[in-house]
Amino acid sequence: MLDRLINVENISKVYKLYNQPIDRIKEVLNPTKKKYHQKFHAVNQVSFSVNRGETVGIIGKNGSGKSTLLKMITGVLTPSSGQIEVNGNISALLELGAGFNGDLSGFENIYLNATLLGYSKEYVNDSLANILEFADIGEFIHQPVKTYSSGMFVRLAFAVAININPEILIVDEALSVGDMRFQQKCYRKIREIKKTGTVLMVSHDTGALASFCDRIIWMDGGRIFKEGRPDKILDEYQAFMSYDIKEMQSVTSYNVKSEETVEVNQTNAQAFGNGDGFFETLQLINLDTGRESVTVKGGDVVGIDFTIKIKNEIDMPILGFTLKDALGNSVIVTNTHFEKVLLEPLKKGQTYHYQFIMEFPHLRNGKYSLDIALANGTYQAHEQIQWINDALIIVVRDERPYQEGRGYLVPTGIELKKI
Ligand SMILES: Nc1ncnc2c1ncn2[C@@H]1O[C@H](COP(=O)(O)OP(=O)(O)OP(=O)(O)O)[C@@H](O)[C@H]1O
Repeated sequence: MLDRLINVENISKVYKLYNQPIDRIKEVLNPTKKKYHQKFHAVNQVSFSVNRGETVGIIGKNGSGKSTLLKMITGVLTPSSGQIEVNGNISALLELGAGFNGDLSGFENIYLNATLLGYSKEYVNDSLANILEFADIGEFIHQPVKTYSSGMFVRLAFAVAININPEILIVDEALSVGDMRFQQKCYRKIREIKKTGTVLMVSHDTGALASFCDRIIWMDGGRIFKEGRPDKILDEYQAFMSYDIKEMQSVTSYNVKSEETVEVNQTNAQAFGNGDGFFETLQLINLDTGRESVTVKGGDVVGIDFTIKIKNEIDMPILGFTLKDALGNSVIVTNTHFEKVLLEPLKKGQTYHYQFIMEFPHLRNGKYSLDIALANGTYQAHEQIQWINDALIIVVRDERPYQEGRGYLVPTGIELKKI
């Protein structure tokens, strides 16, 4: 049976917005009860649930309602309507500094903070050694926290939030402040919490979300805009954040020839772009054998072979691709700008045939997906002509007996050849 730790049903948070402060007073004093405000839904009718063992990431542009949602779940804000059910000890790291008193020492703040989260003094006593060890700020623990650097502050806040063994951990973007070693330490601890409880995290770091989360909720305008598997949602989100594209088109216009269709599903690619050109064919060719194949191993010399049909002249073309692992983390990102290949303008009505040629890196066995893209402009300012997400699924099958880490990379150059 599913063990539901968080259940949110139809919650909204409505604020009254006044054009000027005096309107608030006018409204209170007005005998006819005239309204001087407009209502603003910071969160609008949101429902979702999170089960034990699940980690859910929340994304969305600034002001989309992420923090308001988390604050209602942790009880810092009361919803204007709707129901929230939380089953388990909760610990939250919302705004840095929330729950801390600058004049008290770090030591005193540990107790203050934990009490605000609803934990007893005895409970904190049991976790104290772990908290101090985790924060690792030495003698500063006895100084008032207003004297702390922001890094020390994060260390202490995290140490408390994570080490009181919560079943539900809620983290709002705070991890990005700490140094790399401390971040890694936090991620290890979050992984532990995830095993027995649940983690809900807001982050703009799509890489961290891809490797941590089982599900992503994308908020927009206070509502859930999309929800689903990280690889799918994060791709779409990145397209949206970079190019303001909300809906992807399904790609039917390009044709993937694959001998090994049993193993990999080559449908369901999604694309966006302005339509001035599109990819017609795409295949991976093993240049050692000369044959098309979607199964590769490190060291194979391969060509990412594609044709593009141009509908309107593209005067400053950039061609590129991204190879992603199963979690959506980018493994190789490159394009003709990075590789310093200057492409000729692509003429209207023509079809072009190119190959990116490279020695395939040594990656951990598994499935990888390839995005391919054509843009027009400079690297800093360009328009996407067509970007296809997951255009080709590639299977890495290396013969190495050990498969630790993501792989060992042999840096190899990539060449673009016009055919
Ligand atoms: N106390 C308040 N009164 C009025 N409006 C508010 C209040 N608090 C938040 N809002 C508004 O609610 C909306 C959602 O804010 P929220 O902080 O939840 O967004 P967010 O997605 O967390 O943004 P960010 O990524 O910038 O942290 C914003 O438009 C914000 O201006």
